[in-house]
This record gives sequence, C-alpha cells and structure tokens, in this order.
Amino acid sequence: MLVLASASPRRKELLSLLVKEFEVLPADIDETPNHQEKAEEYVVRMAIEKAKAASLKYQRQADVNTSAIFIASDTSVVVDGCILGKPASLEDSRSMLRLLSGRSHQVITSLCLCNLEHEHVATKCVTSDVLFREISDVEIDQYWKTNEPKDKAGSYGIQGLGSVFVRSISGSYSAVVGLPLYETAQLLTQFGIHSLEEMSHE
Ligand SMILES: Cc1cn([C@H]2C[C@H](O)[C@@H](COP(=O)(O)OP(=O)(O)OP(=O)(O)O)O2)c(=O)[nH]c1=O
Repeated sequence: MLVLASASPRRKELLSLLVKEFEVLPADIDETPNHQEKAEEYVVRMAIEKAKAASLKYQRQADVNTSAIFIASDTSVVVDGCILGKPASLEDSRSMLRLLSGRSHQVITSLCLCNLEHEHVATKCVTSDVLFREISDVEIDQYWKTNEPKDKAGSYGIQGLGSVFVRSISGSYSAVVGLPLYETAQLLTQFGIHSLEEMSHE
C-alpha cells in the first residue's frame, strides 16, 4: 500500500497521475524552520518528518502489521535567502507579493518516500526559478479576495490566477504546484512501483 502523507488536494491530484490506488493520511508536524537552517535542508527535513509522522499514525491505526510506503513533500518559496511559507493574513500576503514583484525567486520542493519497516528512506529536492512581473498593491488586494493565495507558499498559485504574475519558469512546473512528478516516478521505481506499467493496466 502507498500512503500520501498530505492534506494538499494538489498533491493528491498530481500523485493520481502516476499511481492508481493510494490512501491519504495527512500528518501534523511543527513547520517552524530551525535557527539559520538553509532552505533546502528545511524543506527536506519537513518532507521526512511528514512521512515519518504519517507512518507512525498509520501503524497505530492499522490492526495488522502492514508494511506501507509513505510519500510526503514540502514546498517553500525562497527570496534573498528568506523562506516564505503560507500567508497568515492579508498583511502577510502583501509583504510576500511585494517582495516577489518584478524579479525572480526560487521554489524549492522536497520529496520523501519511506518504508520504515524496511528502514528505507529516500529523498529528493527540486529547485525552480520563477520570474514575476511587477505587481501593484491594488492587484495584491484583489488577488487576496479570490482566496487562492491563502493556502499556498509565497502567497500565489501558479496553476491558477497567480499565473497572471508569472513571466517565465525554469525548472519543474509540477514541483512548483507541490509534487515533482519526474522525481516522484523515479523514487517510486526504487520502491517497486512502476507508474507506466501500473497505469497501462485496465
Ligand atoms: C508556489 C506554489 C505553492 N503551492 C502550494 C503547494 C503546497 O500545497 C503549498 C505549500 O505548503 P506545504 O506546507 O508544502 O503543503 P500543504 O500544507 O499544502 O500540504 P501538506 O503539508 O499536508 O502536504 O503551496 C501551489 O499550489 N502553487 C504554487 O504555485
């Protein structure tokens, strides 16, 4: 059994492009970055902690000693070394989008697959560059009212109306949306799940 340790509807949708059957079991973890923690280290640590927390939760729930593979991810927006998570308020969204306006930033997405029973843990980290046009304060306030930025790192969604700010992207589109599909397929293979084979069966 494959278990997606995520509450994100985007991650569920993206994973379903690669795998027919999986369970969803979100994990609640403390997402505070450590003092002076580098962005890559932070996002990889988050993915590992989400996968492990879900794994422990699953073991407590399961009647039998089921061996399952857990998959988790974390996405952060990074600008000038600052890690931007989800905006807590309109004020927060304003300061994030003002920072991103008219320049490029990085979106870093990590991935962790683990099977604790076999002590197998594998991780990947994908960085993409996203270039924004200039955004006015009026536009930031209008965008906030659509609710789209509220649950997204950096306060925008490239897959939605946030695309009006995106001049160009270099890297992995699926990673910016929340799950890097190329890298996910590679790690799934390491755990014995072959997407093309699985999805081609009726
Ligand atoms: C930059 C960007 C982020 N995002 C989303 C991806 C992630 O869902 C979210 C970043 O928050 P995360 O903490 O990575 O994920 P999450 O809390 O939504 O879900 P979970 O931890 O349970 O897996 O921002 C977009 O949907 N589009 C974008 O363009």
